[in-house]
Amino acid sequence: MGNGEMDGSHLVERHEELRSEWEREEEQLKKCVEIIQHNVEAQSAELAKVRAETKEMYDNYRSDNPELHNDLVIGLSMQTDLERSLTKNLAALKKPFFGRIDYRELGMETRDGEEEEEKKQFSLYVGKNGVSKSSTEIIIVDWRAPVASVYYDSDVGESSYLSPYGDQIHIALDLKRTFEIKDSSLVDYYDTDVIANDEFLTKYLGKNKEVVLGEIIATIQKEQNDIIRDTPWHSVIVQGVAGSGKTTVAMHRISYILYNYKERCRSDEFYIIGSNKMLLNYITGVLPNLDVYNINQMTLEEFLVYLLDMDFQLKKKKYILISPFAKSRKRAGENSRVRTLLKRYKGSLDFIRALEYYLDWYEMTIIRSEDIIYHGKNIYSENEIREFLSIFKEKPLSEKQELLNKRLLSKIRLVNEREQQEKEVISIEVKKYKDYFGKKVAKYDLEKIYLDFLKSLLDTGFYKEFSGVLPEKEVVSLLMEDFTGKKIDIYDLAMLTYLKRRLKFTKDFEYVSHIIVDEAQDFGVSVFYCMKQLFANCTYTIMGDITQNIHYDTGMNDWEALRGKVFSEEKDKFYVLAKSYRNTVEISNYASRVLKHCTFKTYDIEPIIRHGSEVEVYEAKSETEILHKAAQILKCSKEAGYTTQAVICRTEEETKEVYDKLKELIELESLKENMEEMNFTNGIMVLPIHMTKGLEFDSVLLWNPDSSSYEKSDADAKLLYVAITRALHELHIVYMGELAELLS
Ligand SMILES: Nc1ncnc2c1ncn2[C@@H]1O[C@H](COP(=O)(O)OP(=O)(O)OP(=O)(O)O)[C@@H](O)[C@H]1O
Repeated sequence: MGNGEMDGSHLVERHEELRSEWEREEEQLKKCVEIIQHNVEAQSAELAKVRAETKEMYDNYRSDNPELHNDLVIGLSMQTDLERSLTKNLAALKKPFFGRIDYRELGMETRDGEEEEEKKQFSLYVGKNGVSKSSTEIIIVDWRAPVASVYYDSDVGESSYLSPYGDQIHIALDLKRTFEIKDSSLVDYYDTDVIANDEFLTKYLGKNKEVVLGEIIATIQKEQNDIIRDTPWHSVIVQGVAGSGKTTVAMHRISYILYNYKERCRSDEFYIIGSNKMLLNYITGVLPNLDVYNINQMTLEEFLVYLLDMDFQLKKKKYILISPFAKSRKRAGENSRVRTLLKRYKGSLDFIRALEYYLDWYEMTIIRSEDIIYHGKNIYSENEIREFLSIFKEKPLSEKQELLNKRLLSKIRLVNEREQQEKEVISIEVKKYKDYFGKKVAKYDLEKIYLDFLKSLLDTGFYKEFSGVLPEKEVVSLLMEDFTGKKIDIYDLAMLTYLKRRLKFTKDFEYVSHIIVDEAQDFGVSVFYCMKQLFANCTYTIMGDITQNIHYDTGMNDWEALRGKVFSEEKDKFYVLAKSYRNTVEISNYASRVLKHCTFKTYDIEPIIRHGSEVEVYEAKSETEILHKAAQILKCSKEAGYTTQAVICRTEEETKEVYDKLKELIELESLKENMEEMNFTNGIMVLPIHMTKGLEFDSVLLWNPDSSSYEKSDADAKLLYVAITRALHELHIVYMGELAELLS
């Protein structure tokens, strides 16, 4: 027999093998579909029954019947649960699973390296939702289940996973397979040892994107999985380059935590904080798809106003909220030196620490801490009072006062009882000292105390024991001028919230257990310090990229202070994501070139190898030409099938101008007067850079980045980096005059 014949028979054998493997997978898929179909039918019947019952209760509802009211509430909640479960099952019907892992459990590893005892063999299918045939027979494992981490973490070979009971289970992974399933039919499957990860990923990444963040459960990468599955008992800080999946990972992490820590974590105690409404709507759009409901989502400003429980009449314009981008200026660098120093001060830890120092003093002016001599005896010594205050340091002033008053009264009662005084006498004595440490104040004048604090910053003598740095006089004057002129920003709001927390007990602060901050680098470290003081038992998932800090003076340009001074380097975790999934290699390289001009530390970008067209830079000679060229580019991109397109401008003012002119030439999505109220939609959107943060578009046209709009500074490099990295497939640049040096 010649070699050729041998190869031929092997090929036939291999082909047969593949065919029967394919048939086995089709069989498995069919079986799963049948079970899900059965579950769907059972749930539909149950839902119809519950709906009928709640309807009947609703029809007979009478407000004076509390029992009926309770039943109705329970019925409605059951109905919602069933509806959600049915929706999940209907989706699972079309695509029951995406992965399969075959593994053998190995015995416990002995310390002296004795041989491992082989255990059972498993073949598990992993899906977006778990599917069971009965209460004991699981057909598809939920992607969030502990064992499913093997699918994300390991390649074929030995590995392990953490059981729900905290044991490390050692396994030998024999097969890791990913499926493509469409409308309940098997389209294809790939085994990890056959197809390279990047090659597989590019199949997903080449597609056009929706106007809601997508779920990535079939392609979560190992380094992302580590973050998603980290425990909620400590905080997690993630530095990730643009497009590395920070936001996506954060949303999947919420889903993972709520699924695995049901008993301890409630979705309504989770808060997602983002920089604007459009971003929040975009990122949280994925949550129902990830089986997450009832999460709070707010901008930082909204969150603080909610905690303050007073709106400073922002709507009535009693106070004006200063937004760094609302002004109609072209360049960030036009601010005066003092204004820049003020911004830096507000974002720094020195600011909030000075307030902390001031409030420690303020507290002592209210709480009398001197020996209390009663009937000739020192019944409450200064030392005792001070010790008490240091033990209950975290408690608000009003609570400290209450506790001290109570303690003093019991001492007075005791002295009188020992002296065998009449009841009436005791009661008179107790009344005399009732408010010795101060009366319970229902409402504090936060604005006045804050202003007094601002004034105090001029008094260097007062701060002689303060370990931080005080601002220059001019900076303090500007700070006070803004506040008395009723101009406030998120930093004032944060300080006022902290002030409120120090003075008064409030329930709102109790019900915050996990905070997820996206685009965290845009907020100064003082805000995080403040939040840490506000919520005693809260942990955080903080996602950001210092290279994308668009509030250069207030935001964070490194992670040092946050990691070392606000969070604990030992207890909390810091991760770095370096791979970029969003941009083509050409766009990523272009973005990296901008960063080469910078003096700040940058994190290297590793693009997933996906090629596209070169970045097009077009110089126009006149305004008419630039507008016509832009319209032509946008038209071509649309014809190429790109559904989301953005024209990115420098400022809000420029955005309005460009929008007005361009709309005469091509159909645009309408621009609202208040850009914060806009929604991310398909079509062509004209937006200022800061409003595109966190978003992504199939095609981006960067509007006129000339040398007068962007100077060669770190701040402007960050802005351009953000704009460039919004593009998934195509980036075009049109300009007039001299191109910004950062791009040349
Ligand atoms: N593992 C993955 N598989 C497939 N796609 C992924 C993966 N991780 C991220 N992506 C995709 O990459 C894109 C960028 O993700 P995302 O917006 O979460 O990144 P980001 O780090 O928050 O970006 P930015 O800092 O620019 O806001 C999204 O389209 C997301 O679906």
